[in-house]
Amino acid sequence: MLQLDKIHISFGAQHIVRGVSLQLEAGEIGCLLGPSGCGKTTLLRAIAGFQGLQLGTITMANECVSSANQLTPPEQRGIGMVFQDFALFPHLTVAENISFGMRKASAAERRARVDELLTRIGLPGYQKRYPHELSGGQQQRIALARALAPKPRLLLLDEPFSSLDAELRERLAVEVRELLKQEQITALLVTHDQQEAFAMADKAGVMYQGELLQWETPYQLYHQPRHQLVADFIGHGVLLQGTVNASGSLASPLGMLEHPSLLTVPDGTPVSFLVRPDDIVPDANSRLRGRIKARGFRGAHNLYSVQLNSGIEVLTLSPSHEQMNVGDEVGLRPEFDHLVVFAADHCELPGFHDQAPLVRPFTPPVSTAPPAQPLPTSPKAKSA
Ligand SMILES: Nc1ncnc2c1ncn2[C@@H]1O[C@H](COP(=O)(O)OP(=O)(O)OP(=O)(O)O)[C@@H](O)[C@H]1O
Repeated sequence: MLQLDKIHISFGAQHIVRGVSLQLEAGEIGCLLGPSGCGKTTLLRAIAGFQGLQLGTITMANECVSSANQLTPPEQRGIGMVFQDFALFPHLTVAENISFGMRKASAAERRARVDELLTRIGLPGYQKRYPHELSGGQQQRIALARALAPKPRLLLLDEPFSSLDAELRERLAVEVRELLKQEQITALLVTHDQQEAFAMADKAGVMYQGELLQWETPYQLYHQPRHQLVADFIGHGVLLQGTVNASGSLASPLGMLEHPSLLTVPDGTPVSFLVRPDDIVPDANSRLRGRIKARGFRGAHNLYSVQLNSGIEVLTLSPSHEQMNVGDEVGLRPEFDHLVVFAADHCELPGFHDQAPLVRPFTPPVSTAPPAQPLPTSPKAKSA
């Protein structure tokens, strides 16, 4: 339905979008994540037709709508849009707001569509209300209904929930996904909020300095990040450094990790690997020891930052009814499902997802272990 093929957008000498390719099948919902200024809105504006391309193509339903020498006007693209500040018309009723874009439809068709959408967004009977008589969440639902009323081919949403509080945002994200699926609308959402992206998206991607680093399912972004920056941006975790040795083991601050895929990596290769909080569990009997530096309450779990005796910090989760305190000494045991390993170019080494590594018991001393590797440049803007 929507295909971007190696698109480039520059403002003067500034390259804002660089070689972005992505695809959405009909009815799929995509989400673009990334730090402020990475080019998300510019990309959305290009898809809407408000912004031209220097290179590449944008295709909708097998028809090229943008290229270096073509720009189909926005009104001919059949696109609906919802923006954070996409205010409702204050002097129009809810029904008039929703049917605003249905000029070609008959009065009866408009009425039927308004009734249908109000029911779907859980606001039946609100036809005669005015925007000031609605809560922020209700207004945003109406803005969505207005964008959906003319049955667009594609819906673009730019931070549509960012002015709402976190709880409402999460609820709306789920509701909006259901609505889009019912309406079989293809949609692309830009957000800062990865929980929102996870709740809504079939496909998601992380942009960084104009590049789309990965475009896959939310599950893959979290569990199989293809780039260190994606690993850092999505979810919690730390990147630790290790060195592959001739016997196919990874000498690491957590001990020796063994995995068949390491046998294909040359002896002495420095790598980094991702350690999520659920990859490490507290274990009083473990020889891997550390001290709790910080504790964050996460409802069912506490998230602990633990400084190992080697000086390296890792994160671990523990049920919140088994509370440990800052300053406590703890034992930790690595418990990996799979490994995510990055080479020196920050890109993922394939082959580590199929099975868990064998962790050989940790043997001190670790004082010579390399420190946690600083990321190239941290794009952190986390909400998870
Ligand atoms: N018309 C323009 N002329 C020049 N520079 C622009 C223009 N529009 C955007 N930019 C620049 O392009 C970069 C990307 O902006 P964009 O709004 O796409 O980022 P974003 O990822 O959506 O950020 P945010 O999450 O903060 O909204 C920014 O550095 C911005 O200043």
